[in-house]
This record gives sequence, structure tokens and C-alpha cells, in this order.
Amino acid sequence: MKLTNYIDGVWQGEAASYAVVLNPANGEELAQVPLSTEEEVQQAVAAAKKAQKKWALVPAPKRADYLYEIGRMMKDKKEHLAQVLTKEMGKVIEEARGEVQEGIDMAFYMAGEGRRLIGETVPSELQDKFAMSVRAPIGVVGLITPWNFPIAIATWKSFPAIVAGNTFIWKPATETPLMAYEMALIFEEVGLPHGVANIVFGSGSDVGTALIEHPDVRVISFTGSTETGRHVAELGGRHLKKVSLEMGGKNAVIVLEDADIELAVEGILWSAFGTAGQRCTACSRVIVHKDVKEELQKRLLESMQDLTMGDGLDETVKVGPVINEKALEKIQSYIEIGKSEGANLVAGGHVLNEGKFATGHYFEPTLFTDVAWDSRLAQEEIFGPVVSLITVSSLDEAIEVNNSVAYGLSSSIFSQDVNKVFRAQRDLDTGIVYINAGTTGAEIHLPFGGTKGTGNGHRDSGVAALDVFTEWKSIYIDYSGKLQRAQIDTE
Ligand SMILES: NC(=O)c1ccc[n+]([C@@H]2O[C@H](COP(=O)([O-])OP(=O)(O)OC[C@H]3O[C@@H](n4cnc5c(N)ncnc54)[C@H](O)[C@@H]3O)[C@@H](O)[C@H]2O)c1
Repeated sequence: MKLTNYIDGVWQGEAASYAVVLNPANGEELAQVPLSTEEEVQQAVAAAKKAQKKWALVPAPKRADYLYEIGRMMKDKKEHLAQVLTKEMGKVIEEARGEVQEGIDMAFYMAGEGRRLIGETVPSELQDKFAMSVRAPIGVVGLITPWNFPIAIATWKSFPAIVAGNTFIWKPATETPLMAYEMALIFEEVGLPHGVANIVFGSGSDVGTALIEHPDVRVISFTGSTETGRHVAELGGRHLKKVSLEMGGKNAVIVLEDADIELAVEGILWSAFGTAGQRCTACSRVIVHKDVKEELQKRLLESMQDLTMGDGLDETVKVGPVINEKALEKIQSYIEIGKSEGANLVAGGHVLNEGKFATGHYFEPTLFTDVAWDSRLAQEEIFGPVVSLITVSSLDEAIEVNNSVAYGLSSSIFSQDVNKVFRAQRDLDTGIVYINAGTTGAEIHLPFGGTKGTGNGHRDSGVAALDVFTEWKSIYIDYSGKLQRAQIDTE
């Protein structure tokens, strides 16, 4: 299947060049994705700009009605969307269903915002004067998304954008364009006015750059690696764009001496090896108290034996493939780095490429122990099924080690002591903190994002997402019939 861009409600013609989209589980060709150019971006921005004027005049509750329809259609197509998602991204089908559900939840949640979009009324300091602030749409927004959550992240961005009265151009990752294609079909089927939702496929350097540099694109909402995000921020800054960045992570589970070890093992397995470790919130470090280190390690190693690997469409599989050959090489390079740094490789550490694994991209769930907290293995984002066990002697030390990385997305702590966990949630320098759960499992009505190298202060999800896609407009209405001046003493 050859995909085409979706601009102004119209599926566009053939592109000059394409990239091939492969199923990471078996190497099967799924589609060809256009490698668009600046010209297509200009066309999409022009359509979005024209549509936005009308769209902003549609009352927000009516804009929200389209989101209810989109949510209902996603619900009807949930199994189909999940199957396509597993094929193009590789995550196991249970997780794919969960990701689609996140999108459905986001549709209904943001549709509800159509009847709120809450502003503020406040007293004026002057008599016979009324003061309020409202959320105003910004205009045309550009959405740049990664391959690891090809549908959920797009809904976190596009749904608040449109309910607030903006129109958008979405550039999905070239590895996972099929979810964008499926969403465009849904936008078309629910009759979303032409030009409100536009999809332009292509590389980050061509399409992404053209979006960021275009003077009519007022907001860039980006999710991806910190390296790319830094570039997006620099370029966006030069063009004075509002740029929202959600980037990498190096998340840790802390296991204290009084933890429920069985529960901690379950939490670690799910957050470290789910999606083959390719979540921004993946647990990549386990910071364990020395008194329970041996027990935790033993139970973790035993449980890791039960992680069946294979094609995520097989319901019995727990760990699917990683996205491509480049990812395998990166993970392998960190195995070598870990060994050279003196960490102890106690499980996994290999690419699987024989038998049923021969045509896919599989890496064994891997555990290093005795990892130095400041080693590269413990500090850098690997984005694969690799966990580093770091031993500490106290809660203070655990928090310090957790906070030592350049990222600040998610952290978790297992302990039965309410004083310790309350103290920890205060001091853990991450945007998300879990108590007695792994590092993953965000719910869409709470803000999602992180500190330091993970983000630049904005958030996806929750009402906070509306801050990215609206401007605060302050309105003063003077009904005194005379010129009143604030801050001037008229007595
Ligand atoms: N914090 C979060 O919410 C979150 C969520 C998911 C993934 N991530 C992070 O995303 C990364 C994995 O995703 P990825 O490999 O797709 O990231 P990436 O940075 O390589 O790509 C992300 C997107 O940016 C585009 N892009 C690449 N170069 C660009 C450029 N020069 N200008 C504009 N756009 C450009 C890509 O085409 C893609 O659409 C990991 O670091 C992960 O932690 C973060």
C-alpha cells in the first residue's frame, strides 16, 4: 500500500519518493510512506490557516461533538487499530489495545473540555469595571510525534488542539505512519471540516524543519528524543515559536528494605520489559536497598525466565521486537559499554536472530547488577529491554541516585512506610512519581511530562495540555462611562 498525505480533507497524489515501512516482528513490508518536501508543508499550512478562521468560530461544545464522534469510531475500530499498531510498532497486542484505549479516553475527556475551557473572572480594582481572562485559540499548530506511541501521543496533542479552536498539521514518525493513516480515515468519516486535521508524512529534517520554520505555524508540540528536541527548541526559539517538548527518560524504580518484593518484581517486569523497554517512562534502573538486593535479584531473575518473546500479535507473547536494526545496534553498544564499565551482566545481553526470530529485531531482556550510579549504563537512555541494578544504603542515597541523571520523567518507589514514601514523592525530581507501582501507567486526565532533559515545562495530557494550545487573553470591560485609569489614585 502506498500512503498519501491528507491535506484539506483530500488524499494527495503520488509523492516523488517513498520509504518502506517494515513490520519489526518479521520484516514484512507493510506500506510505503511518502517522503514529503517543504512544498507539501506549505500547502498543508495554507489549508490549515484558511480552515482555522472558520473553525475558531464554531462554538467549543460543537467542536467537541466531533471529538465524541471520533472517540466512538475509535471504540468501534479498537481491535483493528490495535492490530495495525502491533504490526507497525511491534508492541504486544495487549499493550496496543491499551494505547488505543488511551486515545479513546483522550477523545471523550477533551470533548468534555469543550463545555468548560475554563477561564477566570476576577474583580477589577476600579468601580464599574469588569475583568476576565479567557483561553483563546492560537491558530495553526504543528505536531511532531515519535514511533513508540504512534496513536496515543498524537491524540494527546491533536484533541486539545482542535477542541480549543486550532487546526493542525501532524508529522508522524516515518517508522509508524499507519496509525496516522487510520486516524485520517476516522477524521474523514466523522466529517471533520476540511483543513482542520492535516497529515504530512516525511523525515524530521525535511517536513519537521519546514513546519518549525513556517511563519504561520504558531505552536510546535514535539515528542521524541532529547537530542532532536534540543534542535527543535533551538530552531523554534530562533523563529520565536511556542515550543512544547516531551523528551527522553532514564527512569528508576526504588526498592526499599521494607518493600513488598513480589509486588516490586511485578512492577519492574512490566515497566522495564513492556514495549521491549521502548517507552519514555520505561524502568531502566532499579535502585535497591542493600538489605533486599539479593532477594530482589533472585526473584527478578526467576521471573524474567517467564518472559515469552515473539511477534506481539501472539497473545501469549510478553516481549515483542524492538523497532529496527539501528535500535538493536544501539542496545548492543550499551551491553559492551556496561561490560567495559565493570557492571555484572547476569541475564540476557544478546540479539536473537535464529529460528522464529530470524527476520525480526529481537533483543533478550537483560539485567546488569553492581552498576555504578554514575556510569554511562546508568545515566544514558538506552531505549531497549535493559535494566541496571544499583545498590544503595538509605532512602537519601536512593533519592540522590534517582535524581543524578540528566532526565526527569518518571520515578517509582516500593515501600510500606508512609513517612518514607511521602518524603520521597516530595524529593524525587521527576514529573511523574508512582508509589508501589512501576514507572509506567499514566492516566490521560493528569499532566504528562518531565523535568530537566525530559521537558521544557509544558505538559501533554490533562487540562495542562490546553496551556500549550491556547493563549490567555485578558479582557477589561469598563461600563462607568468615563475614562478610568488603573494604578492612578483618582481620589
Ligand atoms: N516524554 C515523552 O512524552 C515521550 C514519549 C514517547 C517517546 N519519547 C522519547 O522519544 C524518543 C523515541 O522516539 P524517536 O526515536 O521517534 O525520537 P526522534 O527524536 O528520533 O523523532 C521524533 C520525531 O521527531 C522527528 N524529527 C527528527 N529529526 C527532526 C528534526 N531535525 N526536526 C524536526 N523533527 C525531527 C522524527 O521524524 C519523529 O517524527 C525517546 O527518546 C523517548 O524517550 C518521549
